Amino acid sequence: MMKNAVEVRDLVVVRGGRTVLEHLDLTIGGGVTGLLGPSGCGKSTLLRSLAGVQRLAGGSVRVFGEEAGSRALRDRIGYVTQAASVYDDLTVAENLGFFSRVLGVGRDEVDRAVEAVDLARHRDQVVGRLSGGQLSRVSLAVALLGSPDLLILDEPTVGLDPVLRRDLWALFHRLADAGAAVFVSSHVMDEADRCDRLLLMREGRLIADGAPEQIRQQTGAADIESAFLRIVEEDAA
Ligand SMILES: Nc1ncnc2c1ncn2[C@@H]1O[C@H](COP(=O)(O)OP(=O)(O)OP(=O)(O)O)[C@@H](O)[C@H]1O
Repeated sequence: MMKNAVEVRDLVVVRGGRTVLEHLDLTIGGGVTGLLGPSGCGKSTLLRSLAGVQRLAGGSVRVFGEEAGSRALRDRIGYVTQAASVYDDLTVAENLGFFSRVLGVGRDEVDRAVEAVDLARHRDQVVGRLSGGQLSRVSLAVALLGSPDLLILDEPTVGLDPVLRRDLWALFHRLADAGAAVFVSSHVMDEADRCDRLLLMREGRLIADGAPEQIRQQTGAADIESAFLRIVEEDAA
């Protein structure tokens, strides 16, 4: 059983003069952990903090015992942002070849990553001519190079068709079964049931934390969307 991959203590983040994350405490272990909440609630900001690319106004974020962003974590974390981070004028294979050299991982990792995101048929296609869903899978493939111990994925299933979404969630679980901690954000509540553990976020605070089934039972709601609304109502009362 994995010890905590991530430990967040009293995290405060201010962006554009506004407090976006308010005294957040959180630990993340193995399995697939989902971070769900409405647009603008602070999901990307929390993920950025874990990846070590966000300035903190207070508190601490440690990943595998090291301060987030430290060099020692570089090849242990795969981070995929919402913006594509690959080169438009290179093919899928060329992009992965480039990043594999940057990371110092073998060519076999490229083939494995391409297969994992189901892009083998497109490996020689220039990335600039791929569809949005294919493009986001190239970024995911880059993050998989070197088999990171923690994957931080910011809304990886946005714009994907239901079959691909299902396949990607199956991939996240395979990665988790192989020992990685997988942290995935989404604002689509119907993805909640695909997570082992669910964190519900609203306005910079975590309002629920547990297995999807547990959260439904606690609130007496039939689905996570209703559970979320009940928690928000109770919070306001
Ligand atoms: N570069 C920035 N400068 C100032 N404020 C920002 C910046 N980026 C985001 N914010 C603000 O921080 C808050 C949280 O944004 P964040 O991107 O973390 O939310 P989110 O839950 O990931 O939203 P979404 O689901 O739409 O991606 C929002 O109020 C947003 O306006």
